[in-house]
Amino acid sequence: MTSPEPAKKSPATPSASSARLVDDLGAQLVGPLADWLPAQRWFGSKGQEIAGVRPIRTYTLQDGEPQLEHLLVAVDQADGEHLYQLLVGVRRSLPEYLEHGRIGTVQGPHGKAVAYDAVLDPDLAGRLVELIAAGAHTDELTFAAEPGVELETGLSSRPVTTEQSNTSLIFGNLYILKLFRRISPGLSADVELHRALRDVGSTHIANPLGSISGDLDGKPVTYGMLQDFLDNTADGWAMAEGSVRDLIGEADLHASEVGGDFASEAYRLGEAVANVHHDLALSLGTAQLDRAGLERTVATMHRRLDKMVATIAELADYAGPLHSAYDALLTVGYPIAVQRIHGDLHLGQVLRTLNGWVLIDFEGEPARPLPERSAYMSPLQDVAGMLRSFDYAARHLLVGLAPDPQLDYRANEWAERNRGAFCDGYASVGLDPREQPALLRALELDKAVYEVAYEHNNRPTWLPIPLGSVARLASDGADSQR
Ligand SMILES: Nc1ncnc2c1ncn2[C@@H]1O[C@H](COP(=O)(O)OP(=O)(O)O)[C@@H](O)[C@H]1O
Ligand SMILES: O=P(O)(O)O[C@H]1O[C@H](CO)[C@@H](O[C@H]2O[C@H](CO)[C@@H](O)[C@H](O)[C@H]2O)[C@H](O)[C@H]1O
Repeated sequence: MTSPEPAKKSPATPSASSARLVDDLGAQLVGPLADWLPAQRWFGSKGQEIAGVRPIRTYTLQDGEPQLEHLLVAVDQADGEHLYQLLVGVRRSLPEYLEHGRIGTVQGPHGKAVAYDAVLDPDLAGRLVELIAAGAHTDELTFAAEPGVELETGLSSRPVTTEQSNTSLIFGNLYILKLFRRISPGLSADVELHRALRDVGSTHIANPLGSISGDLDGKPVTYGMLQDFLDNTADGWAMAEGSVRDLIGEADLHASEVGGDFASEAYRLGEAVANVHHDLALSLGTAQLDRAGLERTVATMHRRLDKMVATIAELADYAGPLHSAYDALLTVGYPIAVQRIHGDLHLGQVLRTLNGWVLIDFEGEPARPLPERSAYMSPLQDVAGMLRSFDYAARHLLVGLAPDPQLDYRANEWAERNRGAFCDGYASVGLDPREQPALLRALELDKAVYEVAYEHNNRPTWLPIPLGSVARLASDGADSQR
């Protein structure tokens, strides 16, 4: 799939005439990257040792000091070889404010230099918007604005500081550029679905403004997406967390009585998600899951569970009820509609603007292979993701506290109230998700199993949240298997 030697290409757009600090950056960083990569929040497969790092391609995006390099590296791990995109800056010495991005020391023709994470360097990040605005193009890298978009350049940049699977940079509060980290061949679903929703005039997205794409062994790949930055927003997770905090602070009040009640927002969010599903169906079509498709879906759920049970011992106790909940799908009496969906919907993926809710990050679950993420799926998968998220929001403030039945009761009440309001809002536009209980339950369980693995690898102290949900969902619900 890839060439063994790092290949050096000329700059996408020549810049300052000053000499290049380092020539064979990819090869020199093989050792340092093996230590640096696993420490990055966006690095996938954290649970597994790195057997080797192999530079695939290195492009100089800016010569001189600081130097900017676009690197593609293959990381060899037990579950296979994964490609990662890196933007690496090089300076003769690193200023204090970039020290936390240090990758390692490299040797150039004129002496030693330091390689570091270039996304942290405002002097380099702006170069990416310049290249998009200019429509820069080489054989394998294409920077392009969306049709009709004129971009402002010279804006100051800062990285997004929230937890991310990728890396996003904000430019002057006008644009946000997402740099995809783990690279799979194929057009990113994020770019594809944003374009599709824009084309039908959806009001629930941030408009796409440009992209960085390329070609890898004859297949298209997406490296970045530039969008409108939505200023003055709050994400759904922060809003829900505020509401739950209010509730916990008022031990005597019900979820409906506290100042920060979230139910009306949950209802609006349900409406927004149903509208997005409607627009995705309009733009990219729908189908009905046939018997073979249903069997494949159920088999995928079983496989995913078996894989998780093999590595996460805590799941083993629930494997039986989980497999039964998946099998229950094979006997449902209703047709299952499928279409393109968001694929990883949760409260952190929705922004409340002054005008309503906007959905972001249409990439699907980062751990799934791209073809699986781009397949038609039941829109109830997104509903299940959001219902899981209400459960998370209700319970995460209790993690680490001494067990307290009163707080558990309140958390449960908050989750049920907001899950109900979300479904009511969704049903006011589309199908009521509660009319397909076996499907919804199986999808919620499948999501909770994914979350168990996600927390196991990324935030072990949060593992009790999805594990507790698996236990609850597995023990109730025998009556919803229809
Ligand atoms: N269009 C936007 N306007 C404002 N903030 C945004 C926008 N898109 C994303 N963000 C912020 O950036 C964060 C990361 O974006 P996201 O697309 O979820 O990245 P990832 O795929 O890495 O998880 C979000 O949680 C949100 O806070
Ligand atoms: O990075 P992404 O936003 O694409 O998604 C991954 O990370 C999410 C956490 O940031 C994770 O979501 C889980 O935790 C959320 C709270 O932080 C919660 O609202 C979600 O319901 C829960 O799934 C997501 O699963 C993962 O793919």
